[in-house]
Amino acid sequence: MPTETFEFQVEARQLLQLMIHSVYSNKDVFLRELVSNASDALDKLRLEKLRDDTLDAEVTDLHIEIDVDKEARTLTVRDNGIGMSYDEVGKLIGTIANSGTATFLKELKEAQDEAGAEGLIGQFGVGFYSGFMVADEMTLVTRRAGESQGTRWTSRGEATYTLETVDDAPQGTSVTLHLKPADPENQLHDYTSPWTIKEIVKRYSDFITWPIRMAAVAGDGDGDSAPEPETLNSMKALWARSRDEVSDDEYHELYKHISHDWREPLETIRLQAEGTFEYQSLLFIPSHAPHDLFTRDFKRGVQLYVKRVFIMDDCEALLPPYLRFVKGVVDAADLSLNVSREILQQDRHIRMMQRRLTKKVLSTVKEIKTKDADRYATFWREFGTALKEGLVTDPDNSEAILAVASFATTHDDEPTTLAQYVERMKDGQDDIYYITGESRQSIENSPHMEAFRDKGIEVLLLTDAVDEVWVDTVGEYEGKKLRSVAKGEIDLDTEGDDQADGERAKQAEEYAGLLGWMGEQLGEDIKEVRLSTRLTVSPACVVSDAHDLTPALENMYRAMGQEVPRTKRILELNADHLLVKGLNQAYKEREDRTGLVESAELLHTLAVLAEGGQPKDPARFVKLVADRLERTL
Ligand SMILES: Nc1ncnc2c1ncn2[C@@H]1O[C@H](COP(=O)(O)OP(=O)(O)OP(=O)(O)O)[C@@H](O)[C@H]1O
Repeated sequence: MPTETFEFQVEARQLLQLMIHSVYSNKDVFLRELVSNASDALDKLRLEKLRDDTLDAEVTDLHIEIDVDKEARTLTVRDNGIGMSYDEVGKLIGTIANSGTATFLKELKEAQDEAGAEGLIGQFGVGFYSGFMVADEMTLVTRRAGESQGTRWTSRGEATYTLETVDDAPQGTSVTLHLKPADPENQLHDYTSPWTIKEIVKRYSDFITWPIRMAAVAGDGDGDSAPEPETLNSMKALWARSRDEVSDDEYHELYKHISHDWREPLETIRLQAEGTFEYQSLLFIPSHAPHDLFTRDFKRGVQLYVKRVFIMDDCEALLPPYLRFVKGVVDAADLSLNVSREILQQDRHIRMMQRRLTKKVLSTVKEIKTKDADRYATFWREFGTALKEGLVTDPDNSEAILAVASFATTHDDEPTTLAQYVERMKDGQDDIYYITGESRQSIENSPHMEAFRDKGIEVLLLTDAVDEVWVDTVGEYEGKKLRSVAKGEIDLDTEGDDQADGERAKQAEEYAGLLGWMGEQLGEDIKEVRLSTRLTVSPACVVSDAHDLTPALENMYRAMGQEVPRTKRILELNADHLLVKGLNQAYKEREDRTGLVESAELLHTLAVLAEGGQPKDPARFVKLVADRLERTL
């Protein structure tokens, strides 16, 4: 087959440009990326051979090899792993599969400074392409295990790459970088120096469980000694070593290898379970939420090994969905190497492991919370929303989740835990109050909050979609009911306050006619009109019945495609407001109530608008308001 030239996919081209005009100052990491790919390729081959004995592949000496050639200024990373077919090379190397890349590139363009850009690029391991930070040309020769023909891919990192078939390629993949001239000022080191390579491998890839070998090169300052290839890494599985043998840096490099995140993790969690079902695990809490954490195709789960043999990436069965941000490795002693995802989902031991790992993650978060307020704040900012899903889906752990959860509050600008809220509760206050909505600003100014603000009663400000749901599922905390300020009847007056009771009875009598009449007029939209005990400033507000769905929840169910009947709400009027007083008077005095019908309708729409809702018929609303304004001119 002749050499064919192809164009890179648009996103791939943009990413390459970024690599070439590197936004990432630490260029050494290109080697980590190539070694990481090589190691994955060896894992995949070992597994494929285990599952299919007939596969025509050589697996007796799986390893990674690094060669440098000072004269030609090339560096080659070679593995005898799974390799790629001709089609796979085009698909995997010519395009970027990650759906978030377009978003990433946009954000990167908008990032004002280098530090911002570096932080962003760290979110998206760019793997293979990082070679172009140090090379002006890359060649990849590969042969898929079991196939006879190989493929050569070359590119200068510009718009195109070429593909051709080759007859004599060895099994696996070799990537050759034609190095740019060294430029130490810009952290572009001399990557033809074996010393530099050794140092980089030791720093970033020591834990790789396959040997990484390098032939000694004459003239590298090492004299003629060591003609044998040297293994550069210790190959020890970090999760099997004791804590005091491993440095934090080593753990962090493992994290980067498995997560494709270039930043340090927030926390490393070790768990070694002995007994009938033995396993070792190293879990990591990242320091930043990935951009696609809330998308449907987010790949969750940790890596599963069985007795040091890599079995699968993204093993979902080991952690619940709400801990999908946790990365890591679980190495189980007593599972079959042929275990499938389906079997894992049903396995009793796996369920026990999931429970144990979940508890361990939650107790670690609790520890962070106790010991380090800043790190806890980062954790909660990045992953709090995901964790709260557990309050709905994992009742067994909801107490543990609530213990580490914090919420915005009217008390001050610092988030509060429920325990702190309860401690501050006023004498005679029995319930924990909250309000839900889209943003802190919109709910803080909601009419539902007026009486609470007046009486200095703290209200939790809940602005995540999941908040609408968990408050109902959880229901109460330490015997205190969780109550929405926008639901049901609210009575903030101290019990047995005779004066208040008497006044209310009087008002009820005075307004009975208006309330009944308005109820009839607005009957299509609301189920009741009543006097409010929660308003002090606004004339009216709409509230839901204690057990009704809130409008936000209704919308959420509809967005998920479920049919939900429209719930009628309750209109509350502020009997102390001049507008309401005037309306009552007009109701009592006028025989002809045509104009009053419009006023009632306007009052209802104002209440809907005040809580951030939409008028049912915006054009009609505008017309009614304009008519009234005209009359006041
Ligand atoms: N040495 C290799 N052997 C076999 N396949 C490889 C090798 N290097 C890369 N690939 C294939 O090319 C794909 C793309 O590699 P690339 O390094 O760009 O991204 P990645 O490793 O999937 O993820 P990341 O971009 O986060 O590093 C890999 O997923 C793998 O399928």
